[in-house]
Amino acid sequence: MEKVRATSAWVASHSSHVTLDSSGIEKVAEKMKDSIPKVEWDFEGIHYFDNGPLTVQYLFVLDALNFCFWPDKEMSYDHLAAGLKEALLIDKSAFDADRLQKYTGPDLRKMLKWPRPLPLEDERVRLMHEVGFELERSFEGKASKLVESCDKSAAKLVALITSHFPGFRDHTVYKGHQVFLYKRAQIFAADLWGAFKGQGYGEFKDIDSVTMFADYIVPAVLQQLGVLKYSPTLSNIVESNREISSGSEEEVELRACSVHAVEEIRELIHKKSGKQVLSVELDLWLWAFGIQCPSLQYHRTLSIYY
Ligand SMILES: Nc1nc2c(c(CN[C@H]3C=C[C@H](O)[C@@H]3O)cn2[C@@H]2O[C@H](COP(=O)(O)O)[C@@H](O)[C@H]2O)c(=O)[nH]1
Repeated sequence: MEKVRATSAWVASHSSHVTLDSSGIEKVAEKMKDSIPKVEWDFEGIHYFDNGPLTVQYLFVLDALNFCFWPDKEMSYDHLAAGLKEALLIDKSAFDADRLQKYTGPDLRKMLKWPRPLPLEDERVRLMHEVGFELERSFEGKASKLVESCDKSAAKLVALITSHFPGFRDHTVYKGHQVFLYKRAQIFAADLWGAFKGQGYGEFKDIDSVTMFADYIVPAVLQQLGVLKYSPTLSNIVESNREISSGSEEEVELRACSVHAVEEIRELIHKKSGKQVLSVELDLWLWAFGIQCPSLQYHRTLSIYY
């Protein structure tokens, strides 16, 4: 995760379309320095949880598919989380490694009770197959084995996931430099930590190394809070819902500057109050705030990474 932090900082210091506003950062840090409003991990009550390895399998499948809901106006993350939960409640073997490799688009649609093709449906199916195949090949078919082999280190978990599962390799090249964001790999570690309340499969001695998860909601929240400023051209593109291509300068800056901004907020809170807050906690608060704000205008990129 050091690579995520360092390369995001590099983007922020070379960016052309997005800038960090120190007065916005100051305002947010000041507001949060005494206490960050606590957001319960499953505040919406939509996730599967049985305190055991099946929950780990569920979360891994969930985070393999946790991207790009916006092309369908009615679809959201909640449909995915709740739909996969429902599938497991009906059939505990629904996410066995061999089954994962056989799902088709219509199967997935049926599972999520979705009446039309899902956004990026072919990619979602391909990634389910990839997860099933590699879990079977290297981890006895079980995401819990993958987690157990990481010695309670979130950094090791992210490294292991990204080395085994190409679909989680959320990195790109920006102005000639490789930039790492690893949104879905990191959110899997955070979901384990949140679901298992830092115990058992959710115990990570280095949870403080996880950064925020660079999606399309949090950058928009940071902009609304005055932490991020967009160039007039970028503002115009976002406001008019025009698509931004994956890997473009604008897109990388939106994501990387968000990671860096959350790190700056966290450092400033520490300076002001001596408190060590986690980027994961800041992220969850910002994200929960964002999804409750229907007028939020976010950037539109077709991506399998977030
Ligand atoms: N930064 C950040 N991004 C997050 C999440 C989550 C869900 N985490 C939940 C898990 C347990 C807790 O209850 C968490 O709240 C989803 N996303 C991203 O949002 C976007 C979906 O938005 P919409 O189209 O409105 O549903 C999409 O890019 C998705 O990948 C998060 O926590 N942080």
